[in-house]
Amino acid sequence: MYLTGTMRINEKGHLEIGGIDAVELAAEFKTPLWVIDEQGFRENCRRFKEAFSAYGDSLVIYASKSLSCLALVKIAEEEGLGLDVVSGGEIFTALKAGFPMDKVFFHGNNKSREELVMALETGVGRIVVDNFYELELLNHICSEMGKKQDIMLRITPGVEAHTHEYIKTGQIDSKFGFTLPDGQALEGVRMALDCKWLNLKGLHCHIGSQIFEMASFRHATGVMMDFYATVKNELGLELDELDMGGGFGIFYYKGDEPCDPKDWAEAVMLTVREKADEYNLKMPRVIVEPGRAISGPAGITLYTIGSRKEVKGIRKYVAVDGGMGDNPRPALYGAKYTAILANKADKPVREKVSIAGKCCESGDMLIWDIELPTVEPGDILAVFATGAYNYAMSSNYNRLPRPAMVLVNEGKAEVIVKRETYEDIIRNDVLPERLRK
Ligand SMILES: Cc1ncc(COP(=O)(O)O)c(C=O)c1O
Ligand SMILES: N[C@@H](CCCC[NH3+])C(=O)O
Repeated sequence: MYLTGTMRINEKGHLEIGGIDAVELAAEFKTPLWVIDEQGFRENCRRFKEAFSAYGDSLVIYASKSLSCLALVKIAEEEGLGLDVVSGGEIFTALKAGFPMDKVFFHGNNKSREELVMALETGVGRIVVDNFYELELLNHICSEMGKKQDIMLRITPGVEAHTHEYIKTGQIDSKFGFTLPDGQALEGVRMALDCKWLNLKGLHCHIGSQIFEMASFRHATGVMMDFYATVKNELGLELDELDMGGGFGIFYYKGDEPCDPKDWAEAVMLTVREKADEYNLKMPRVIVEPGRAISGPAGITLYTIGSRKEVKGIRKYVAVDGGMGDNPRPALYGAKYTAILANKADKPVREKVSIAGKCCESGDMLIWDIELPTVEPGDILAVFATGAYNYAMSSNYNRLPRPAMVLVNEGKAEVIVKRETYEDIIRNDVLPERLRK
């Protein structure tokens, strides 16, 4: 289950990815190391694109918050995807990667004036307006710049998805979007129509992340389409587009049972069609924004095993050379991961250990109680499904330099993000003159 894309166990009994032995990758590029399987990443893009286009007019946009860097944004473009961005930094990355800006959707619940100006100047295709304040601000900036902008409104549909509390977003009590059940959403649409510099193309919702139940997506799509009917009845407006967000779940750990992208496409697209028929609405163009499901399974992280400690009768701790700095998800969400020893991938399980990170924090535990072959210093641990929200949420906590990221394909490895150096760590530090004695 954990071997995806081009991953396999090779003749040496080592993990291989992109046609390269992971042990050799660790030796050449050092650890910790983020490794992205190019074919895996591309296949994931294609699976979503094909699944949705089979049902009609649709656009899959890659949620770059899950993993944004020039090379991967460029690959998403080559695969014909649009791009979801949430900050000036992500817009800048898209721009520098030469991404067609008309296929960029700009999200966020508190976009700054500077970011909105940047979006307008760079020709971002859609700005997904989150709230009344932003609607007025954007209309004002557009009037100042004399530029009309296509927008969508983010709607909070009041749909509870079954996922971690911190990554649910569709429930009424959420910081995101115009709430639907209390009438804010209709008011938002009415106001957007009065903004003469804004052109309302459609509505967006995103109910959360790491979701396995297609019923949640079906339900949310139904609620949104009911609202499209309300908008038509109340305001005489038929919207062109519907953006159902991201959130498609992936396998991290036993019990995670991801669906096929085709199931998601069916849940969303058939519901749109049924509701369009029921209300006699035109079929909107459907947009979806998978992030984790594209980047997540395509990535692994390699670590070198260092120290060990045994608490007799309780637990064996083995520590790696990274941790919450390169993967904050276990500490933040209690996220669980699967791992193997890349250099002993064919060896039988011998002991149960817990994998500790090297940060000065008791909570910096990457994996609790995992069964592995005998673990020795120098072994290479490969943690699976680390492509999404690892590099993206990494930090320099404890002044640890961030690892490098390599893209592997057909036996070749290329650095796509350089390893940080100690000089990088202090590059923005300023020592005031008076302290330089
Ligand atoms: C608006 C929006 N779209 C898309 C995504 C991508 O979600 P995921 O990575 O779960 O597919 C997110 C993050 O949850 C989001 O907030
Ligand atoms: N960062 C979260 C997902 C949040 C998605 C962004 N809206 C995670 O690692 O699971």
